Amino acid sequence: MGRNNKRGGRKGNKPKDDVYRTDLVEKSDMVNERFTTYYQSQKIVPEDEWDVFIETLRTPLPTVFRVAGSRQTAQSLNATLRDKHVPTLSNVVFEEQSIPPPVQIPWYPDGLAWQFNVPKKVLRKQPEFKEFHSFLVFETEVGNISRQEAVSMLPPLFMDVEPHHKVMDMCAAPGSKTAQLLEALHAQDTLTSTSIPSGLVLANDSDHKRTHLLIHQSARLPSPSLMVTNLDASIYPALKMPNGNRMETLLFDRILCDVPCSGDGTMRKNLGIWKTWQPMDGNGLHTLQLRILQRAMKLLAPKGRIVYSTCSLNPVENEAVIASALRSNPDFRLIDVSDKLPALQRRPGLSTWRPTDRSLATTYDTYDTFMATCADGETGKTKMTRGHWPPDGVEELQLSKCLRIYPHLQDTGGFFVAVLERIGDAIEAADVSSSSREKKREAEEPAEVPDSKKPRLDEEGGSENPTRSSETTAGADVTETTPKNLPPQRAPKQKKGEGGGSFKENPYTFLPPDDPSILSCLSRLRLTSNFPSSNILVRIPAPDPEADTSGPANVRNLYITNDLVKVLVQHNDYNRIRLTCAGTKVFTKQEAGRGADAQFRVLGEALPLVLPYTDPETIVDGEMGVLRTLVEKVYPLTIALPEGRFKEAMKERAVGSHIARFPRELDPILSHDLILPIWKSNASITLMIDKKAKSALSMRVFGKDITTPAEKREKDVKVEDDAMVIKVEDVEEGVAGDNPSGGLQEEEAAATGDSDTAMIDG
Ligand SMILES: C[S@@+](CC[C@H](N)C(=O)[O-])C[C@H]1O[C@@H](n2cnc3c(N)ncnc32)[C@H](O)[C@@H]1O
Repeated sequence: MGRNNKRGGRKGNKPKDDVYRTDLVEKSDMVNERFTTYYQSQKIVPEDEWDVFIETLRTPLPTVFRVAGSRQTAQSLNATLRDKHVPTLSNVVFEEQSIPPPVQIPWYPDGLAWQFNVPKKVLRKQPEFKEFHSFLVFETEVGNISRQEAVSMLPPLFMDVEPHHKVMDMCAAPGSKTAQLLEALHAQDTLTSTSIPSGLVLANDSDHKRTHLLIHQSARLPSPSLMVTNLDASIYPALKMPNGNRMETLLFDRILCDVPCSGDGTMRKNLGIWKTWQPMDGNGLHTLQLRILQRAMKLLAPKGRIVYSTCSLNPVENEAVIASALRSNPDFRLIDVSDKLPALQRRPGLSTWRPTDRSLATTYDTYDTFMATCADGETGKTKMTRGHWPPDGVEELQLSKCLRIYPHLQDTGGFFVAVLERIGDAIEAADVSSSSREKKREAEEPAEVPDSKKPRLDEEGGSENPTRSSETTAGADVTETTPKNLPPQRAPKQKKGEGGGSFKENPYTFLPPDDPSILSCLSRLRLTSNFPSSNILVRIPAPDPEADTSGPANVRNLYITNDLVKVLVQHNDYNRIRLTCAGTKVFTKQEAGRGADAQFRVLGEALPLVLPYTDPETIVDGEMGVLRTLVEKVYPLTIALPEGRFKEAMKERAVGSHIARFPRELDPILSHDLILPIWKSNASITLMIDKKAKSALSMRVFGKDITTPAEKREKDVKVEDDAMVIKVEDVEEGVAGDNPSGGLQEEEAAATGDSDTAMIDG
């Protein structure tokens, strides 16, 4: 992969279901003498293990997925897997071969991670696996399942995130670990009494397009505690927070540094690395990795914890970075995590290693012996620093507390994790912002990423996770203008050369709690008075001073944040921190059809946030027959719904957004009621979830996909034209709608659609 900033993947377009791409590559191609020479000399595994190590690297990686999302949904889905799918897949024979069912990964908490090793043709042709595959695809589409390499799930598990923690994910895109961090932050939520966590997950990535992928990935667990920024992590600016009447620097309790790396631990799926691997891949990344970790150290609160990780096996990218960082920051030490995840097989970090250069002619004991071999003028080109080598007194650093994960131990990719904690001077850390040292540093630091400092991006736009695709992302035709009476947050002018380049996000403006848009949501959706109305923000263009803004406010999307995110947004220039997302979208404006005003509806995936503030009386109970009709038809006419209490109740309801509840008895595996957003128009009632979410719901409740196929949907629309007042696109609008730069282009746009995830616990 060379000096990639990303792991895995392929050029920009939507990843295919490529579990078994490796079938297409001959084993004989999986050789690289440089790799063998280098790693044998590093003694990363004992000599008698080398053969099994390299042989495992040459075999395809099993397919691994994690049951994601909120705790209740995850547990219910996990039960479906365990009690329904696994028994069905247990005695499968294909072409006279017995095919093993999926198994739980032994070390993953609560058995939520699974793996299986089944050739693609089995998934495509064998009926039981075919059905299982559809289940996985649909649940992945709606974000309840995340396909992620097993080892990539590790770093968040060592972070011990709690709901009040301020967490930073420094190199976060495409966001599989951010999703885990958000799940941990929300771990105490139950969907009937959501306590919005008071903490924060600040996810950052220097690649703007990839921050939008990240926002999309995170949408599976819509969080008012999320912020996303687009900066070079190695020069991440201090964020300001008021404390009484003075400003302080925000310090984080937990920081994840999942840094860009050479990625040679992913060779089992990124087969190109076999061809290109050479030691300079890692050598060239060491300095950036170290700078990112050192920046994290500066931003960490006393007693805080940093997890540093790579999917590289190279000590230069791993132990050498940790050693240099510890040497430069005596306030830090490695934590012994040997008692954590006891079923995880691991090897200790190395205390000796011998870097080499492009020639690979020899490895060098020390920096000085290496430098002695360089001709004058060559030294600058080597990119080698003293920090590439083990420092004097390396034993004191106890690098053996780092974790090395090798592919042959538990049939995974290769990975490295180090867990560090700050033990030092609390006062110095807490006061860092007011010290002249910090002020000086801030003055010296550019606020944004200068182009010259931007990390190298390789051609491939791949991700560890498959991107979810969604259908049309067009939004309802409602134009946004500046709301009345708002102090507009003006986009500060970008100074030339500050690297603002493509950063064209709309400002973030909090509405006053008595703004008409909010009052309309409260009254139409009958929300209780304790709804956090003062934490609602809008993303609207900065007003044009020439334009007449005296017209009525016309806001399309309302976002909700928690108190901490609100304070940070209000006290930090969004342009300086290149803020791409704050909080989560919760209401969106919907055209209401003939003669009626547009009004807000709650987004399906945001329902868990709104439910605790919803008067239970306003939720309409439905029967199985009703759910079937709503799932089957695109625009079912109200008069055509099965007779019963749902139909009677809905006749009385006003046109607009409502919430329906379908009882858990509908499916013996469901551990909770289904609560779903619906929209009543003049003549029809629509389930406000997108096609893929509907299909996933259908598979789960009815055992098959009974939704109207795309070709037939057109026809249905024509037949029911009169009744139709909302468009399919209204249900499936994209999250990039607030970004004047359009968010993502072409192929990425497909990955930004609101999933409107429908599976809500009641
Ligand atoms: C290994 S990937 C991160 C994977 C991610 N943590 C996940 O689990 O989905 C490394 C990421 O670092 C980003 N990156 C590279 N250089 C960076 C820098 N200087 N600052 C911040 N992010 C950087 C890349 O764009 C890439 O998305």
